[in-house]
Amino acid sequence: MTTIIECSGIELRASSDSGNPEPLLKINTFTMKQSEQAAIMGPSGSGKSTLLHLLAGLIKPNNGSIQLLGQAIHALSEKERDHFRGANIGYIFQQFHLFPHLTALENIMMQHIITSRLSAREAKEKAQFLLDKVRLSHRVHYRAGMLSRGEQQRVAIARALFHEPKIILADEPTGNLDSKTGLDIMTYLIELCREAGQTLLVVTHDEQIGSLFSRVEHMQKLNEAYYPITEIKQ
Ligand SMILES: Nc1ncnc2c1ncn2[C@@H]1O[C@H](COP(=O)(O)OP(=O)(O)OP(=O)(O)O)[C@@H](O)[C@H]1O
Repeated sequence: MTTIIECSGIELRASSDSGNPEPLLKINTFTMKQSEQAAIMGPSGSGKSTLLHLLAGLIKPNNGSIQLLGQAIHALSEKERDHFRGANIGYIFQQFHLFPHLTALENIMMQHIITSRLSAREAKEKAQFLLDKVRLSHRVHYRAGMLSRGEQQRVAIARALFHEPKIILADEPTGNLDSKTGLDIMTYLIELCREAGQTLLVVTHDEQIGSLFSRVEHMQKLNEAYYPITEIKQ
């Protein structure tokens, strides 16, 4: 199976006025194969979101290599990383980040305006197809702000899948939802990614969500720079 994510010797330091920047993240190796699905769990502040930001190319490591789909993204400029992300990564946030005054359909079509590879008609058909996939065909023309939080997250998932990215990164996608809705949403996401052969990496605090994944990485083990506050106090 093709390797999709390959990180080695990653180091990220906080910028500091003291001239002695503290290490935030030190990850020896982290890899994921095509179609693989994994959850990242760990205490608050252990670097889970920071790892996703590195993988999405939102920030660059101080040292180390991040290869996504065979491309060394740590060596790209910010503009090149933006382009790479737009073409290959779907990012799902805890806070959904939808436009509340636009309909579910329009929120997904916004992706079309950014990538503009399809005609408006094709984009509309695809957005409708995706809303059907996340079982929201009855809410296509509802404004996002009028939808329940679970429905809003399903729109956000459909939006993230629109450009058929090879990699889906999700940062606490169920963190704003009650546990039943959260489990339902994660089950959709897992199924959709499996069908499409996408690599899925999900940050979660929730043990039940974690139990849906056969691979669970614990940030305390992954991140050598992380020292639990309790140990420091002792
Ligand atoms: N640019 C930055 N400069 C300095 N410190 C940072 C920066 N980005 C993140 N941090 C720090 O790195 C640590 C890890 O943050 P991160 O948000 O990745 O943790 P997390 O595991 O996702 O936590 P949570 O579960 O609470 O969201 C935190 O202590 C945070 O304050």
